[in-house]
Amino acid sequence: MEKTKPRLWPVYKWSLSYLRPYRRMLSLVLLFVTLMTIGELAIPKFIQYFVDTILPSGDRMKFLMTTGLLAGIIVCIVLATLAQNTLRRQLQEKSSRDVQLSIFEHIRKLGFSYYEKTPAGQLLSLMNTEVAALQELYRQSFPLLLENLIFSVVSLVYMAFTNVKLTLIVLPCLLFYFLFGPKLERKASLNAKLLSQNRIDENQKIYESISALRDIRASSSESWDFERFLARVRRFNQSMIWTYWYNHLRGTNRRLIYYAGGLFIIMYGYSLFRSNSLSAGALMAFILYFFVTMQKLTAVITNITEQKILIFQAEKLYSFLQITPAVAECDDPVIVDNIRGEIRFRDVTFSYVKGNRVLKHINLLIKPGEHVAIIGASGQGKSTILKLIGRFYDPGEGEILLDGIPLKHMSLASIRRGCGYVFQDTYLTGGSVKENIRFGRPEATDQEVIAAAKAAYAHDFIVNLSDGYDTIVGERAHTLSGGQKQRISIARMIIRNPAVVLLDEATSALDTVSEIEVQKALETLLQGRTVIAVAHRLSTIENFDRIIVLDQGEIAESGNYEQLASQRGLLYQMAGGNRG
Ligand SMILES: Nc1ncnc2c1ncn2[C@@H]1O[C@H](COP(=O)(O)OP(=O)(O)OP(=O)(O)O)[C@@H](O)[C@H]1O
Repeated sequence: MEKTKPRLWPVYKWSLSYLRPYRRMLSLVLLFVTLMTIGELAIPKFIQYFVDTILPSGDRMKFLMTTGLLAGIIVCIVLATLAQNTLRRQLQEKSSRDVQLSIFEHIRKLGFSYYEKTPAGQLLSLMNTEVAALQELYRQSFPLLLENLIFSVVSLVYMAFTNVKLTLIVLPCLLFYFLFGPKLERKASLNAKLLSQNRIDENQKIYESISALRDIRASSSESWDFERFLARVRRFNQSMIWTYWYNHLRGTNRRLIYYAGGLFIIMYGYSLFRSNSLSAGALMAFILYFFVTMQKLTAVITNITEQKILIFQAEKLYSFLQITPAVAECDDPVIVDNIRGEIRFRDVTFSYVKGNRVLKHINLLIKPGEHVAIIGASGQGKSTILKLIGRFYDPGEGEILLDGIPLKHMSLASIRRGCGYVFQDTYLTGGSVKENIRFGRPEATDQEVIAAAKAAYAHDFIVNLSDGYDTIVGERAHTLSGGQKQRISIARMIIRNPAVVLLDEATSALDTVSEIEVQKALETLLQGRTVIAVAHRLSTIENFDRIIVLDQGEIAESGNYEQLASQRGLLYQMAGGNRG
């Protein structure tokens, strides 16, 4: 595979674009950082004045005035620090929040087709790792870079004001640092990343070995498993050693520059002092400036390297945001408040993968209130028909109309309002039973929730739960049976009141008792609505107005149960040839 060069600059520009809404706040932060830096760096100047003027003269008045001024500056530093810290925190947290929200929003926009192809773990990792990397940019790296840059510039100005010739010594030191510094910084940071990855791998292996303990023992694979574990431990150890080594080299390089530069400054400063070109106080102030400036300037290089690595990680997010949703709303979508529920497939052909047609030339008219069941062997495209009605995908050829309006021209909100799904697997959120029912229409009152639960035959079991409607069902709803969860989802649908109900094998995973209960709940839900149900158990659809048998992506049979059974075709075979 061709390796593409990371697009650092566009990604960096995009990353910083999250700060744009907070430009004013950012300007204020910069202003306060500058004030704070000017104040902090004025202190060596006071020392210079103290050594050169106050100490030799012993002037008490000057001493008091200078210490008074110094105290005033310290108060300003404290206030500026407080202001910049408060604003900076807000800026960091707001931009971090915006990143998280925009990625989350994009995940939602990408819709169903994307989730079907992308494992949830991959999206979670995007939120946990890449979003976290970008957040670190706002929380740590970028503010520190600005702070260090401002500090370096201001201190260079102070140094130049103190002595230009001595300031020029800083330049070769910096050049020397630039020669090796960035390389070592990069190596150290990359190794730190590798180290954390290797630590994750090692932990994963430990987890895997513990989870599979029984199977490993049973198959006498202990030594094989131990070898795999050992390989990871070795990798982790090796990266630890390299990380220490590069950190050490990085530190040594820095110290070398500090001390060599400091030595030159003392030597050259001393000769300037001897020739009366520099006072003792100025030399002291300069040495102080030199050390802090070098520390900040080298930190700038560390910041830039760290940022490059963060941006490198954030590139995945940038690419993710470039993915366009498979299904998008047209520019001026038609908003329909009251869908009647007429569905028409006009010569619809659809493929998930190019060249592999799942549905072929489907023509179908479903009248409002009609109950239609779709049956057929596995993989014939039954669920795909439901997905197309909800516009989770667009057909490759032909069109689908809801109440005479092509789905492509209708607003997605209208479609979602008009069509409700009941799936085989119901996902209940981590909240209470009440919240899970209200999920269908957030503004519903408690009375409406209870009425819906009664209609879905769920009220009786709900009131027997520990906290009734306020029982927290837990993310995976272990405490509820499949049939109970299904009835909650039906209550949710009743409260939503869609004109079209799409059932995807809603009862096929239930035992007979639960199925009977859910079936009763479904009868209430389905009354007066257009229903398209994918079904495996023929017993559940005998009373449907029409049954469509799909075969190889085409409508092979269509009619009511009696008609199809008497045809002795596919339905007859599916029924075991013994019914009708
Ligand atoms: N997201 C997808 N990407 C690629 N192919 C898919 C996708 N979803 C379904 N398919 C394929 O499309 C075909 C029709 O799938 P569909 O789920 O509509 O069939 P079905 O009749 O509902 O099957 P079953 O009764 O097993 O649920 C199958 O071959 C399936 O593998």
